[in-house]
Amino acid sequence: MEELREARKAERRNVRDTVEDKKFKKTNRKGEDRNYRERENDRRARLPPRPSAQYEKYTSFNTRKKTILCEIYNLKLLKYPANAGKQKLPPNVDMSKKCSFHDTYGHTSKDCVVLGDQLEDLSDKVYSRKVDLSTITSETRYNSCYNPDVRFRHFNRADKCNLRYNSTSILRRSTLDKGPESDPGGSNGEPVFNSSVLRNQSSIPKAFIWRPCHRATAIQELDAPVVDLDAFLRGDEASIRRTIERVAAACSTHGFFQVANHGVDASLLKAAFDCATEFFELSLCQKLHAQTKPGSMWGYAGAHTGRFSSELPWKETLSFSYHETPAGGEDVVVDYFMSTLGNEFERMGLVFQRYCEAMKRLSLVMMEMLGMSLGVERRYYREFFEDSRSIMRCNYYPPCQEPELTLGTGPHCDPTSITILQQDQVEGLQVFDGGRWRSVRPIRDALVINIGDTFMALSNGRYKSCLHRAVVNRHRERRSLAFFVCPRADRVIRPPPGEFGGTRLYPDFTWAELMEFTQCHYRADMNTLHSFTNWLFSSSFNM
Ligand SMILES: C=C1C[C@]23C[C@H]1CC[C@H]2[C@]1(C)CCC[C@@](C)(C(=O)O)[C@H]1[C@@H]3C(=O)O
Ligand SMILES: O=C(O)CCC(=O)C(=O)O
Ligand SMILES: [Fe+2]
Repeated sequence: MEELREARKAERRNVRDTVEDKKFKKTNRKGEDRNYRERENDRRARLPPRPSAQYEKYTSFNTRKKTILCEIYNLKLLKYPANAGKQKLPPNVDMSKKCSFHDTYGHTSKDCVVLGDQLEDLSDKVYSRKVDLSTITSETRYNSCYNPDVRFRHFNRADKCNLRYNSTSILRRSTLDKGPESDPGGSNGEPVFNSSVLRNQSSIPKAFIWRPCHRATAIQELDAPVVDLDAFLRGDEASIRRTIERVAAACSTHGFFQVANHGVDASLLKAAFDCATEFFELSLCQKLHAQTKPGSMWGYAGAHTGRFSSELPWKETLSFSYHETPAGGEDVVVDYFMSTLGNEFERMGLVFQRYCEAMKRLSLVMMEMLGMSLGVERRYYREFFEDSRSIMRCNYYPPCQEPELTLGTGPHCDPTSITILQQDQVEGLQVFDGGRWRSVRPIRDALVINIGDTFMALSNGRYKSCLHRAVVNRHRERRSLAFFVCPRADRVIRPPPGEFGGTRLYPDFTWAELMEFTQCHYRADMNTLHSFTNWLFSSSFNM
């Protein structure tokens, strides 16, 4: 608004300088003054009426207006100005301010009153379900985003405005659906996922119902390699080569394999699982002491009700960060548990500390194996992740009485590098392979390894980020422990030097940028890396 005023003022000043002032200087100042003011009022009356904001209060979106505009560009949900991009710019207009809606300069998209009003109207329609964006795009998404070829679109073909609309990525921070049963005294005013109540409810709240294209369907079992790591580490050349070929084949298609005899002590695996069970069995009030704060990933979350308001995942999670500290330094996981939950949780913290240390050691062995399978120097990726800072996440999936309508974790690729996942003996994990969802049969004491977006970029798309999800069931709760390996935040993600896989598929980026994108601008799904690439593109394009 301010910018429009400035632009108009600059225009008026300019008009006066070029025409009025010259005449004005030659004649008697007083007489002309009055005429000049009359003429100026006439001129103003002829200007199109300045848009005035329609609403007192505006929703604060969790996504920039420019990004929203880009995402819904093809959906014809807004009334774009007929003369977009054709207005004659007044001289001295502020070219540092670009409005993507009017496609002009002088004010920003953020300050654009017309865009703000239209997005406010649209947001009301979406939340009152007058407009269901997901149906508009679900088919497109389903057909294209599950099609591996389209999913791994070449970076240099990325079309800035061709972002698939992710109907849950544009959310109002302040207003979340408050269901009576899901808010028994929630904290921060956000609804609370009370699993002890909801697990027995015959019909689940609407916010947990996922669009039909994502719902659990009958599936076959995934055929993925189970690598005997012990044999690999002690193996002869021939058996090592055979193992590497199997890993390479799996990572080049669905990005998933399992490891047995991985060297992580079975009693530690069990102790970590028991601690996760102990935590999720705490009272809701106790768990809420560790509730994630807005904008942070760390802590307890119930169905992510603090972040999303539709297609909520049917799960509780506990997430914390892990990184090594110099010898004798603090045990970051122990500190986290004691500072967040109290000294009585020191033992739980110690178990998870040891568990994360073991996962870190295993992750470096995995990086060596992946390096070898990609034909790079064995230590290449290992050194890249030596100082990794990873994310530990405990998942708890309560039983659900309408499991066919919801998902424990929606279809997604982990934005991280690789994931080391320990699951219990309850089936639920599914991987998308060969055009359909396939179940992963749990293998006792084995660990799941899946490729994430960041490693896909590190391999220039040669290894595929695993598209997976978790389904729930009526009778049995399910648990999993996911260790998400991430490089140090400022390391630049790019393929190894040289002609690695031909044309670059993704731009350079840092894990900090991708992490921020998934936590502040976009709900991680099966298109995260593609959308992130476009987002990088559009923000650099409109600098
Ligand atoms: C960087 C991350 C974001 C998520 C946790 C890690 C790796 C997996 C991501 C996630 C699980 C993908 C599905 C959606 C998500 C919101 C979830 O269901 O938890 C994602 C995690 C997150 O953003 O918290
Ligand atoms: O629980 C599972 O099996 C999968 C969880 C998952 O994919 C995740 O947390 O990223
Ligand atoms: Fe995942």
